[in-house]
Amino acid sequence: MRGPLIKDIYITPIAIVDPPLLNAAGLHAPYALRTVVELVTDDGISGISEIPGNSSIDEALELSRDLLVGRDVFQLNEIRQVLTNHFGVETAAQRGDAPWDQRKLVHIFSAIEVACLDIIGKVTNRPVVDLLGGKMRDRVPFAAYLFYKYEGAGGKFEFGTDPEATGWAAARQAAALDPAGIVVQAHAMCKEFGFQSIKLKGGVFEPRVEVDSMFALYEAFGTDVPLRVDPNAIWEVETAIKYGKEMQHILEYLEDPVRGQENMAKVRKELNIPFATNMCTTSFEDIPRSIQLGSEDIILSDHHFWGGLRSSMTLSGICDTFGRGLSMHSNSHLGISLAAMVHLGAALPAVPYALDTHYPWQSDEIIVGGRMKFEEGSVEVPDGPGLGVELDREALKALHQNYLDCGLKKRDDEIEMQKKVPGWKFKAVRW
Ligand SMILES: O=C([O-])[C@@H](O)[C@@H](O)[C@H](O)[C@@H](O)C(=O)[O-]
Ligand SMILES: [Mg+2]
Repeated sequence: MRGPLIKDIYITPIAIVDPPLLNAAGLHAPYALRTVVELVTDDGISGISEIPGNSSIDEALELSRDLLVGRDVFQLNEIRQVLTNHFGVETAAQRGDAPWDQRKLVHIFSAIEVACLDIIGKVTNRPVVDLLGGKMRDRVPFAAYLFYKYEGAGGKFEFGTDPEATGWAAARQAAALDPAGIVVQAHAMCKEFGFQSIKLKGGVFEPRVEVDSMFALYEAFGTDVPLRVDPNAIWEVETAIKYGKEMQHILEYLEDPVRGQENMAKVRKELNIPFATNMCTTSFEDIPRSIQLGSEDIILSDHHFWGGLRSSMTLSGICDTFGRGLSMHSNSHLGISLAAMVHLGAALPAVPYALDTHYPWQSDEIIVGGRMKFEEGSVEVPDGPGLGVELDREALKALHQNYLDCGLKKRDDEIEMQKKVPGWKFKAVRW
């Protein structure tokens, strides 16, 4: 007995409009890169996925084409084995120092697995969530993800704004460089999407400013809206203890205040608040040490970085065994990734924390029917077979043209920041 065989693989890099958002690594470029992967089977079924864009990952994906064509889409274990044999095992250290993951293989696994699951869902007439063990909830909650930012909406609005914009579209292009600006952004985003939790991307300004922003949010939203801040591991241990103590009564959790599992464990012992990470425990190899040290309470998984949806379910089981919570990390993304996140979020045994998403910051889309909808901060699990979303080929063509025109090949927030602040340098630990 055999399933459909992979006949073709289409790898399409795209560039999507992205506003000038600030973070510990620098500044977002006017376009964020994504890669759309489409597998087509011998009987003409198509499966899609989306991963962060990077030309060297795209090249590696191209190299995996010969290994994958002719394979049965159901044989995901074999596919993983073949890719590992070819590319070699990646170490946790290859992730790098940036807030996002630099490894290739995890992205390739994720791209191929999600597209295969999309096909398997179509063949069996089941949504992906059912392939992950079934739906535990109909709607998956997300958090408002706030950023300090320069004025501008990204893309062609790099150097100016759209004077016609109102509501969230206006807030999305406004500067937010202080606590008051962050509160305005939070109100606009929560009003538009109905989010009921708030995360601030920190690590941009000296800690005092960011802590003041958290207190300004607390004053504006009160105790009903859980708050989180993520300095992306840029604080010293002493800084994190000092400001962590000051903020702990207003935070739902503190995300990656310091760099490395040892430092996270040190700070965590001093505070009375859950710690979350997408920077210190970032792969299965890191788990034993995380448990020994007690470096965090919540792992922010990301199916693009943990090797796919089924690996993320494995991670969920490990977290459960060792008393860790699991939630989700994100980067600038479109609806194929969002759909995959929602299927995974719906399959997790519990979702105690609203998931991260950058989706409100994006205005482009590559799925038929346009942008996905949030209701009261949640996204309904698509109920069609597979991922339940279809590729809009016209949009794909246009966004690929953006990629060719913009000249970017990988994310480099340091270079973007240097265009605004000459000589600016990324520092793994700054304050
Ligand atoms: O988009 C950003 O600038 C974020 O800083 C992102 O790259 C991080 O990976 C992420 O969202 C995080 O939680 O660390
Ligand atoms: Mg983070």
